[in-house]
Amino acid sequence: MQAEFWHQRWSKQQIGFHLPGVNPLLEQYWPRLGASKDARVFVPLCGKSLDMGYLMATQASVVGCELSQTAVEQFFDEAGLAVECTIKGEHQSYQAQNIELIQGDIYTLEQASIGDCDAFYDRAALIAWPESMRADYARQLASLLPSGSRGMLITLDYPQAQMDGPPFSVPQCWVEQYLGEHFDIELVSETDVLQDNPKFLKKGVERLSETVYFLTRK
Ligand SMILES: C[S@@+](CC[C@H](N)C(=O)[O-])C[C@H]1O[C@@H](n2cnc3c(N)ncnc32)[C@H](O)[C@@H]1O
Repeated sequence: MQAEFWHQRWSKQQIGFHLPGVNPLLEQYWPRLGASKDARVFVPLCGKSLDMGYLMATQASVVGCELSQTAVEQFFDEAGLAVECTIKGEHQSYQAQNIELIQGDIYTLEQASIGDCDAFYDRAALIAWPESMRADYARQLASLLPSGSRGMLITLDYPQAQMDGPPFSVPQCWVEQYLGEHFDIELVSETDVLQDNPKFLKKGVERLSETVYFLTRK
């Protein structure tokens, strides 16, 4: 989606993707990923997700990238964290305790700006892109991560013709074809979540599954 779409979403607070608590899949599967306590975790398209609080508590440091200044400011306000703000090229860096959120476009982010990350967490980032933009995102994500880094990816899969995204459907064959170039892929879980998603039911979507993968950067 274009930047303006997301700026509008944040300015109108139309942020149905934002969960009121930590994603249960993160709590369930992250410990199995095997990230060491010292790990620095990259969270692309982080929004103001509370999952970052979980990662701050379990890992050494967290670095997120988010387009919307509103999202970044709300994250720190709502967490009650006093923040320091500095300029990093065309991005702004907001830092508090062991978290840094880099506000700006992920496509112009350089690896040096996020530092060496040992782990990453993608929830509602890959699936935020329509298919035409998704391979570019996969390439950019890969360019930001060192070989050997391990990540957890959560996707949705549903008949795309039955509903417009975002979130977009990302079937397992897409993950294997496009992410497989850059990452070793392990399918961790696949769950039928249609009955838990009234928005999809209302649109007449007949099938919806949520899939967790572990990725290892080649
Ligand atoms: C579907 S939301 C997911 C947010 C978060 N991962 C979560 O689980 O709540 C996608 C986020 O990506 C951000 N975004 C969109 N395009 C971006 C870009 N080019 N660079 C950085 N962030 C972007 C949006 O502002 C939005 O907050």
